Formats: sequence, C-alpha cells, structure tokens
Amino acid sequence: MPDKPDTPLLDRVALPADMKQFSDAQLTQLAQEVRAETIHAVSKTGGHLGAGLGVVELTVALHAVFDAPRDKIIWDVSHQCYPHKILTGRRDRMGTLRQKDGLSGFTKRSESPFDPFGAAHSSTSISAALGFAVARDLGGNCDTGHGDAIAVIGDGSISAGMAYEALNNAGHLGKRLIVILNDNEMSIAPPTGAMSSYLTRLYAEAPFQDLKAAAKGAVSFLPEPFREGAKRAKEMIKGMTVGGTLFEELGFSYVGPIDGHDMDQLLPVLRTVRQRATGPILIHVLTKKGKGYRHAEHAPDKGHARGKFDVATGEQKKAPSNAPSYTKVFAEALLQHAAEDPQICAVTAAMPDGTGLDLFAERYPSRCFDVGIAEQHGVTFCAGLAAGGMKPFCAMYSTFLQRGYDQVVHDVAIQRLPVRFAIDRAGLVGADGATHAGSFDIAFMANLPGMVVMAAADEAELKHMVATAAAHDEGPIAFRYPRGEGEGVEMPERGRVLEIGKGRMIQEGKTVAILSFGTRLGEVLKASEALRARGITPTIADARFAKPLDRDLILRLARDHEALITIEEGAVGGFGSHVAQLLSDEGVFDHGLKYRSMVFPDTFIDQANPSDMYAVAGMNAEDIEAKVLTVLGVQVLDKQA
Ligand SMILES: Cc1ncc(C[n+]2csc(CCOP(=O)(O)OP(=O)(O)O)c2C)c(N)n1
Ligand SMILES: CC(=O)[C@@H](O)[C@H](O)COP(=O)(O)O
Ligand SMILES: [Mg+2]
Repeated sequence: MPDKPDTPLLDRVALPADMKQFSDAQLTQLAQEVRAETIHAVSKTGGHLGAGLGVVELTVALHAVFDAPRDKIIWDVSHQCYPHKILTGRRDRMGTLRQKDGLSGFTKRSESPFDPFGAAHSSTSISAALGFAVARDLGGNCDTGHGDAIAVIGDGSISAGMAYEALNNAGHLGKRLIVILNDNEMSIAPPTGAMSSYLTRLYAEAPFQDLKAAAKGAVSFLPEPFREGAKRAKEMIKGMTVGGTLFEELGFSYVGPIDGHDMDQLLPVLRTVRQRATGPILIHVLTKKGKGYRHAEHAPDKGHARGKFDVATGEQKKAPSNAPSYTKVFAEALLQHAAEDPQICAVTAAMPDGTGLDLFAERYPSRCFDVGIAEQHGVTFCAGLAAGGMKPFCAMYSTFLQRGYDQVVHDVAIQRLPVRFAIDRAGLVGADGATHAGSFDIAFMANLPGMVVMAAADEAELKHMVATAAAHDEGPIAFRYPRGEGEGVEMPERGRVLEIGKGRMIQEGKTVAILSFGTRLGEVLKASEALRARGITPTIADARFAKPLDRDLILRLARDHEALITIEEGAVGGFGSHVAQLLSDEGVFDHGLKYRSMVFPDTFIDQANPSDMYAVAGMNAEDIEAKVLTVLGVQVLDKQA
C-alpha cells in the first residue's frame, strides 16, 4: 500500500522489525518523531526526560541495525529507556509510565522481551552484557535466542567501580561484546572525577585522525568498507580516535568519538561493528542531555527528572507544599552544625541535589565531596575521614547505600569509626518503584554491632537526629528519613541532642500499645482517632532508636498492655525483629503478650504514589486500625452500630 506522505513513520512501527525497511533519511525522521513523542509522554506523566532525549538517535539506530530481542540491548540505569519503550511495543502505554499498574520508568524483564535486563541502579550493564555474551557462547538456553550483547552506559555511570570490574573481565575474556559509552558530559549533576576529565580529553585533544593513524590501533576490527574507501565510511574514520586509550589497554577496540545525534555517523558505525566486530569493542558516542527540547537542554540537571510539565513553557505543575522536604531539613540542619564545627564534612555519591548537599557544597566547598557514582568508595572514604579525625556525614539514598554495605561493615562498623550515615529516601518512594525503595537499611544497619540506628518520625525529629549524630563520636550512627515533605510540625530553632537509645511517649492509653519507628507515626495517630470512636485508646510511643533499643520503654509497654504492635517502614528483619528478640529473651511471651510487627510484605512493591504503595504494604491508618482490632479480637462491625 503506498504511504500517505504525511503519515508519521512512528505510526508504522509497532516493533523494531517494522523499521528494517526504512531508509537512513526515514530513520532520521523517525528519530524526530520519537523525540516529540517522548516529550509529550513525559509532560503528562513526569519522569526522566533529559537522558532519553539524548539517546533518541542512538535508540533508533540500534533498533534499526540490530535485531532485538535476539540481540540484547542493555540500558545502564535505564532511566533513558523511554524512546526504547516507544519503539518496542509499549507506545500506547506511555501514558501510564511510572504509575500504579502502568509501565515502569525503567527496563524490566517482566514487562517486555525487549528488556533483557532490568536496571535502575547504575553501572551494571557491562557485567550483564558480558554475562549474556558468555551464555551465548556456552549455548545457554535463552527464550529470546542469542545474538549480540550491547551495553549502553553513560559517562556518569562509567565512573563506578563496577563498570571497571566488568571492562577488566571482558577485556580478559575477549568475547564479542559491544559497549556504547554515551558521553553527554553530565551525570545528574555535572560529573566529577578524573575519569570524567579523561573522557573529555579523549575528544577534546583528539583531532580527527586519519586512516593511517587509525590503522595503528584497531585496524583488525575495522570494517572492510573503511579500508576499501567507501565514501561515507572514509569520512567516518576521520572522526575516529583509535589507539592508546584506557579502554584499549583493557583489551577493547575503541571507536570514536562519534556524534550521537548524527544518523550518518551512527548508522554506518553500528552496521560495521555488527558485521565485523570479533572481540570486545567500545564505541564512544557524544550526545547532549535533553537534546531537542530547549527547557531540558539548557538546564540538564533540572531536566534529568521532572514532574508533569507544560510542553510550550517547560513549567512544571507542582502541588503547593505546606512543609519543607526532609532533605532540606537535613541539609539546613547540617549547615548549622558545620558553621560551628569545622571538622564536619559531607560526602555524596553523585546526588548533590537529591541529598541536599548542594547547599553544603556552596557554603563549604572544601568540606563537601561528590565522589561520583561510587557508593563503596564513598563509605570507605568517610571511614578514612573519620579515622583522620573529621566528622563525616555520608549522605546517601537508602537504596544506593546497599551498594556500599561491605564497606559499612568492614571499614566503618568493625573499626567503630564515627561515620554519620544520613539515609535519605527511606521507605517506599513512589514513581521509581521497587528498585528505589528504601526497604532494607533498618535491617542491614541495625544488625551491626555498635551501630546506632535512628528514624525520624517528623521533620523536627530529623533536626534532633542531625544534632545527635553530630555529637556522637563514639562510633557509627545512622538516621533515616523519607522522600518528600515533612508533616508540617513546628520546627525548633536548633536540634537537640537525643539520649542514645531512648524513645518518647506520645499518648498514654490502655489495652494496646503501638510502638512506631519512623514516619508511620502520622498514620498511627490517624488510626488512633478511628479507634477512639470504637472506645479503644491505644498507647502510642515513638521508638526513635532501632539500635540500641529502649528496653525500659518496650518492656513497660509489654507489661502494661494486652497487646503490643510495632510498625516501621522497612522489610522484615529490622526494628520489629529486634523488639521480638528482646521480648523473647526477656521471657515476655511466656506471660501471654500478643505481639504483632507491621513490616513490608515479602514482595517487591511496584511503582505507584507512596500512599498507594503503603496501601499495598498494608501500612496505612486503616490497616493499623484493622491490625489493632484483629489482635484484640474485636469483631469489625459497622462503625454506626
Ligand atoms: C548506584 C546508583 N547510584 C546513584 C544513582 C542515581 N543516578 C541515576 S542516573 C544518575 C546519573 C547517570 O549519569 P549518566 O550515566 O551519565 O547518564 P545520563 O543521565 O547522563 O544519561 C545517577 C547518579 C543510581 N541510579 N545508581
Ligand atoms: C534514576 C535515578 O536513580 C534517579 O534519577 C532517581 O530517580 C532520583 O530519584 P529522586 O527523584 O528521589 O531524587
Ligand atoms: Mg551522562
């Protein structure tokens, strides 16, 4: 059937196979349509914008040249995968992105065969791609078959140690493996570190080399057309720097840098690599974060992740807020202490804005360190700072601190070094979903000997906990707080140093006691209101500490009540488990206490707004009310009855 000239090409692409007949000019046009579609989709849902816009041409080119899902395209972090989703059968569901029951904002194996590997934490793609390459060569049984393994990794993500572990291993194994380094000179914030400078030098200092120079290096891999002098390929080679790069020292052929927005460069290089590559090869692609959308291009850090916005003006639609964010409260409280104590310093792993440490960096640049996406190093660096007599605050999201866990154990806890862990994004975070949930830190921190573990119930409590951590020199200490805004409580001028291991009584009641750890306290109070209407007044306490436990408080609550319920924003193994251990050790269960622990269910909870996620977890006010009624054996009758 002849094409109507004005029919968008994208309407003809249900799956990548539909692009195979497109000319290079049509692929260029398709890229523009995918870009417009991406902007439109994110304007309606919010989400990661800049990274996806930067890889539109690369995505189209990869799907045009390679044969997914047989060829495995693995997006590092995968916050840039929206164009890929649009081209791989999910275009009609882009309006559900990052919402309950909708598309994930990341690649996800269970969502599509075109997502061979899920991600959201960075720097995993080369390892995973190498795994696919080796599985292919060993005859692994893969549902989608075996083809090329292609990792697409950003310049920020390649700053992490794990990426080098993978390059090192891949160079040694020598398998055919394609790594595309998507270099946009941005992480979320501007990238830091010597590696970033090195990449910049690679193209800043590399005047286009001629074929002769190229021949010195990766000529064995180089395409016949290049050698034979096909016109465009000849032009291409002028833009290639070959030989002598770090990547080559690691055993990779290096091609690049090439302009990642120019299809006339991308397509011939990818086609040639597909035809000719034998071992591991790295293609260095230069792109611009936010490409093609002025409001994202001009402020790539702000355009990294956005709420819903107006496409014409770039204005974000934000609900008005009544309380400061926990992150801001932490950052400002820390500044107060840093003003008085020159030994206080702060470390972030590539999240200066997200953790609020951008404020610290502005005020005290010599005491603030963005180590790049390097949580492991960040934790041990803090251990060294502490051993050297500084008072480091290691500010990390709960989910990313997971990556530095051995360092927390081996370098910090065993040596009892006073590193202060500010654990942001504790609990369920919303649209980023399961990969970003801060579910495990209570468990993995509280089981460490000598670690103090606190959770803030509201923003005033957080301020006290920052003060407590600043004053705590005896060993490591951690405090956790959630994503988003506080409760709107009155704020003290200064934080107060809390007594270590002491909770606080919120409300005296009888029959049942609820002991809360963290910001579920608000929901507990709501549940208490509902219970009052049923003639039940629970005792409510805020534990403040999961480690050390407030033994006196807990044993008193256990002794004076028929039932005790604990609640925390975390997985099993955390606060409630420690309380249960104490009650068991003290023989309290022998006397018939009814004990219940409310923790996250043993499942990964998909993205939704946080309240809906907590509903799935069964931890909102109505769930707490129901738990009380069940444990007390109260028949749930209609409230009017
Ligand atoms: C282990 C880990 N730490 C931190 C993050 C947060 N994070 C997400 S994207 C990103 C920047 C990635 O930069 P880059 O790889 O250059 O991709 P770009 O956004 O520039 O395309 C960071 C720090 C993460 N996802 N994983
Ligand atoms: C992909 C990634 O890891 C970050 O971009 C993350 O989505 C940021 O989350 P916050 O919005 O909570 O800072
Ligand atoms: Mg980048």
